[in-house]
Amino acid sequence: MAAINTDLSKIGYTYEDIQRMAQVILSNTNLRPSIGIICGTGLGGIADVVENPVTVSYDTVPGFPVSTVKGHSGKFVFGTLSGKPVLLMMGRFHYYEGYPMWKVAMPVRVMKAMGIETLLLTNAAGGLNQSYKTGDIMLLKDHIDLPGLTGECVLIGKNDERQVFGPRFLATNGTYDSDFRGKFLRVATELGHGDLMKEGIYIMIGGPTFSSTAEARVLRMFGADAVGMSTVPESVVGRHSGMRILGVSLITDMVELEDGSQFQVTHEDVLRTANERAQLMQKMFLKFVTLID
Ligand SMILES: O=P(O)(O)O[C@H]1O[C@H](CO)[C@@H](O)[C@H]1O
Ligand SMILES: Nc1nc2[nH]cnc2c(=O)[nH]1
Repeated sequence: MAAINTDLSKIGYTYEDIQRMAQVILSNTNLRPSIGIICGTGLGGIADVVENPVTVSYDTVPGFPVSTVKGHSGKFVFGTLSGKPVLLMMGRFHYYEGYPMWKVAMPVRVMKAMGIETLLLTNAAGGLNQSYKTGDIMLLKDHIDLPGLTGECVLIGKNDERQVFGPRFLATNGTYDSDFRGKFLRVATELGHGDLMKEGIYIMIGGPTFSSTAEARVLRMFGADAVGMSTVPESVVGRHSGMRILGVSLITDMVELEDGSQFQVTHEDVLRTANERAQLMQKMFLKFVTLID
């Protein structure tokens, strides 16, 4: 019988693992983007407007996890958006898929090793703030790392202070770049959709259960405006490695805070709203990337 590894400090990808995966991925293209975009559930439509795309399937990268969630296709796309080199991750990893937290956001370190300095994170989220509507777009001004607060922080494990990692103890206030938020709001207004835009706090739950009504009320009492099952580990790892970060939540459904509602959200509802907003998200990102220095 194989020995069980009980030494948590040794679990995780090493600096060398990260560099090796980055080299394998980069060997498919000469493009060296500094902008990385992680596409949330159903939000991969941005890839349809990438010029001269080169795709690299995750399963061609030894050691890379596989995507298991509908709406996450499991590949990198290199190309240009409005002439700017970008790298898209079409498919992220979620804790509820059974991946340990340190694996969930490992791709962000691989992105850093590939030269990514600006990380644009998108997600599908449920609206907790009752002034929001389905289809609104919330820019993250902060987050609540519920798994992190309860002992499942993405940075737990052996730390390596070399470039793709960062300091053992990390300040996470100010993770989301206020200049980026201002620019994104300007883009939305110029496109005539300023009315959809919100700035708020995203709370990560572990999932895969959507929150119960009583849990949703707690999340709202904590001060969260939207809830989802991703993004925070990626933001924390991105911050750890010194990236500039924008977080964008598409409000795919409104979360019930009152007892007795018959509405029960499904993943199909999430995918439907994401699909309805696909073209607008494309337009917003095409314009926004032109404003990144
Ligand atoms: O956060 P993303 O990956 O956009 O996906 C969101 O949508 C799924 C639920 O429908 C969950 O995975 C939730 O986190
Ligand atoms: N209600 C709800 N909707 C979502 N849409 C995407 N993620 C979530 C979530 O965690 N809860």
